[in-house]
Amino acid sequence: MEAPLLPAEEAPAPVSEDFSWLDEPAAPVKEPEADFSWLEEPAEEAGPAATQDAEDALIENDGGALPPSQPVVLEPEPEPSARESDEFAWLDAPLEPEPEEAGAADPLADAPDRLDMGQTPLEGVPGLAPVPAPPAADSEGWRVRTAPEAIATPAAVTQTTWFQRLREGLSRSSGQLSGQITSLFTKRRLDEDTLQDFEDVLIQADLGVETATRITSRLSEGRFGREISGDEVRSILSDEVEKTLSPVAIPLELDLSVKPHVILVVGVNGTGKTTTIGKLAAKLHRGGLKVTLAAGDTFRAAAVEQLKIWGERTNSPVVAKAIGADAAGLAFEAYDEAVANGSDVLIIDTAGRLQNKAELMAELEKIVRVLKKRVPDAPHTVLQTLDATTGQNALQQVEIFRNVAGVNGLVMTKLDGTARGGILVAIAARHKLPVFFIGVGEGIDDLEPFRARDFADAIAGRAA
Ligand SMILES: Nc1nc2c(ncn2[C@@H]2O[C@H](COP(=O)(O)OP(=O)(O)OP(=O)(O)O)[C@@H](O)[C@H]2O)c(=O)[nH]1
Repeated sequence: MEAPLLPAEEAPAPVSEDFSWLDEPAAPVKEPEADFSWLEEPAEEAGPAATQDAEDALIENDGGALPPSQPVVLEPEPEPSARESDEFAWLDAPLEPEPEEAGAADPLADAPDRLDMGQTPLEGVPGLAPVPAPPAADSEGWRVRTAPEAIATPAAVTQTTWFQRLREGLSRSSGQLSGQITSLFTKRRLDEDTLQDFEDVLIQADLGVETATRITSRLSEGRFGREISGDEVRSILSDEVEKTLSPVAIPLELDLSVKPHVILVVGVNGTGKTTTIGKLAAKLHRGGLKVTLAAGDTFRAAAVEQLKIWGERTNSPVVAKAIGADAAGLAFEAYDEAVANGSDVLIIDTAGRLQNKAELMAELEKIVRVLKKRVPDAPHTVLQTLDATTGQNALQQVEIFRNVAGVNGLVMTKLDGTARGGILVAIAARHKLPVFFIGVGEGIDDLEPFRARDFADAIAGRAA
């Protein structure tokens, strides 16, 4: 049952020195009904001011969970005094230097070298062999960073199946756009009005002003006053979209010279972090890698439970603690656990609540700081999930999280069944961050590598 609560600052904050309750199983938390309707409102193209407005709106609305006009109903939060008392404050102290015992073993030395490319277990898995750099994404969307001499021939790609799946997923985006192209260009000579209408259609399709302008000026080149077919328009649209997307269609690269490769997954809640982690763990597990998962969204019991289920499904150990536990402390312990169990990859889930941006920033920063105590360049990958159905708001979400958490790769989820897939083009044009994967469904196999050509064709409604 949803219980209206006082805003956090008005809630009584019992002072207690006994933190043993942290180890008690928490009462299940009921989430408020998500209402994303406010996200459908068109956002302005972001300049710094627009970004600030959007940021404020996102913070106010917890990234979309609550519409602004409704009374605030917050889920029960851990006692502020307990969270702030910070069982893991000791993590901020400089680490004691490790005693250098004669012959002391490097904890990483015992980790199985699963990526000896001479006899790699990846070899038997279709599409998982590494490809020369800088390549298009592997068929699975990730690869091991490796020396050029170890490069093997990429396995055959199941192009048709993949393209059909993408086309299906993006059919609402492309169907709308394609229909508008047909009605705009049928039996009509290309003139200023048509070009303007076409530019509006592209902007409405979330492609972004920059890309829309480029496409219309390319279309007008040498075609003014002529009749132009819908197919010709779709072909130009696809080519221009591909030009924008190609530089960001990069596979996730795992440098396993130091194991585990640490992937921190961030993003507004509901954007698909936990589901993407599960799908990614399945992908890596299929490729012969050992993965450990860390349930760093310590706000929500449901998120922890969800991750545990993904852990079972993908044979990945899950490091979890009681609700309200310190997320950075959990990440620290998960890292040690991943080293101890010989994992190749550690994937850390995080909370995505923007209601209290300062707290979220502090939490993410602390996770990063704590991981660096173990390995200076960890987290090696900071992956942000974006929900395609949020349209223009996704642009501002990237702005926020790349500043807070140093995002260096994106996954766009829920591209199945949205008419707003074009937002990925605007994000690529603006942020130029690698897009490793796209989510095209809730199933374990619904995480696809991002391929610029296929995506561009699918968006433009062009035949393969
Ligand atoms: N259709 C579709 N649904 C998805 C996709 N990815 C995730 N979802 C669904 O989106 C919902 C939210 O996903 P989560 O993985 O819980 O999102 P989260 O970011 O971890 O959310 P919190 O745990 O609240 O922080 C779930 O119902 C998922 O099944 C996708 O690619 N397509």
